[in-house]
Amino acid sequence: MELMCPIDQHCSHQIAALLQPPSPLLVQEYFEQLISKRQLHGIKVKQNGEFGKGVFAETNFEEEQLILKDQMLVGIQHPSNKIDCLVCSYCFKFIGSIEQQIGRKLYLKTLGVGISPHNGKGCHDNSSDKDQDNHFVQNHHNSDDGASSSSNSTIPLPTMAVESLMNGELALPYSNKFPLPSVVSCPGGCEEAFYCSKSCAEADWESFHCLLCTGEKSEFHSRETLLKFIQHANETNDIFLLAAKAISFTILRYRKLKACHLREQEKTATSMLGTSDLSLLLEAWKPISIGHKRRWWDCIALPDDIDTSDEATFRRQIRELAFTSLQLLKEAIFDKECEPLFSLEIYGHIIGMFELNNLDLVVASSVEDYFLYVDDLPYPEKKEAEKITQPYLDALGDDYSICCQGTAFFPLQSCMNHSCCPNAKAFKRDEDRDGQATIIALRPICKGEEVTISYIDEDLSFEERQALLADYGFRCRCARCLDEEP
Ligand SMILES: C[S@@+](CC[C@H](N)C(=O)[O-])C[C@H]1O[C@@H](n2cnc3c(N)ncnc32)[C@H](O)[C@@H]1O
Repeated sequence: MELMCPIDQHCSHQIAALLQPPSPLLVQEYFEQLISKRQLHGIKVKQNGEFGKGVFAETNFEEEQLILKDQMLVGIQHPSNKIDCLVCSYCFKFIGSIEQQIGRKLYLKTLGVGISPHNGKGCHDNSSDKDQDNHFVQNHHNSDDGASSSSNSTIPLPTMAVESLMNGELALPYSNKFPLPSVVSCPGGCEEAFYCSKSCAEADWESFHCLLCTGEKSEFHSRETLLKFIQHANETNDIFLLAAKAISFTILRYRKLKACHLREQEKTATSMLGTSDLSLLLEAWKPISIGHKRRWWDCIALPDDIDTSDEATFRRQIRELAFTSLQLLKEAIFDKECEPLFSLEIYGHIIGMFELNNLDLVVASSVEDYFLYVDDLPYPEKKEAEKITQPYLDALGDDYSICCQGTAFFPLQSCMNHSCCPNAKAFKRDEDRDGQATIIALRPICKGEEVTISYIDEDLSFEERQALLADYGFRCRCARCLDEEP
């Protein structure tokens, strides 16, 4: 029997309003405001008709020129990656010090701390040459391209050697060339979130974290259920953590809007007549309403190991998984005034939006940079430095170069349509050291042209490309596909 969520039934009118696609005018206004608030130049979001929204060049771009740095709306570091990289929970910059990064990773490894790998599928790859190098170093550990870690098999260090890194007693040679911002703790007192600055800590608290923090100052109803929700997401699919952030973000925006309206009302001695809770909720939801979405269990690609005859069962199981996750989240942070956000229909659409639009979140590792720097030193200095650094590199093994990995929704990048002959790509340059998405021109782009990226490997054959894009829920109608169509 199909699971029923009571909120879906008695909030059906509000849910329909929340899922109503925004009008082209509203979309245009939203993006004009966003682009001007962020002081971005040279691009515009337009409703081009053919594929819905698209991003268009408002100026000429040269090959390799930066088109856009897009600040995420919501993103997470994969839980399994938290052992490897200590990053700011808001902007995803590496924090602490090289010593702290290495010491913490070795310490957690000796404790055997591990979280099951993420199951979320990032829609697009936010790669960089550095990532390709990472693969190279990981797969060819004896090559000259990376710092010479001994291999995948690691050589453990005495506990004291790890502790001396963590407590600041030991400064590694040349680590001062790689300064990192000091670690700022979570204002709610949890030991899960860390920041690069007070302003990132405050922004995260106000936008998402005050409802999802497991510390003492958090606003959750039940810490136990919040922990259960997090554990369930860690064990099943970390996309639920992202959905929880989107819900928390909307609730917090709603409360701010409501407080603002009430203040206005007091000031002008007028009543809130005409400003219903639903219109405030719709306003709070606007940044999410803009994203292209479908229900998660309808749009998720059928895994290769599942037979098409089992497709209906698979989709039902995905729906049930989302239902279980939602019940835990609801028990932990339910807000009566924002009740429709806790319906399965909305939860499914939020997750579906991430499934269809998300980009991999990648931030290159400062620890890798450090070891590569030591490896590149001239002979006598290198030999001296390696007397100290080599045991740490050997203890880390190939893991020394792991970058920060996660998934995020970027409002502007997510409007970029796919082309099998794209003129731009998501590409992290050496200087891009935070969680923003960076879009670079692959060839000259003229004013007025649409900016397109490839969601897949465009070197594949026509059939292979169409098969991969079918997983993203559409049949490609780019110029190349129309030309190659048999
Ligand atoms: C990440 S969104 C891109 C923005 C989208 N056009 C919108 O209105 O929000 C991806 C969706 O855009 C459409 N799309 C993008 N590129 C396309 C292409 N080359 N051919 C057909 N549809 C495309 C498909 O509906 C796809 O699911």
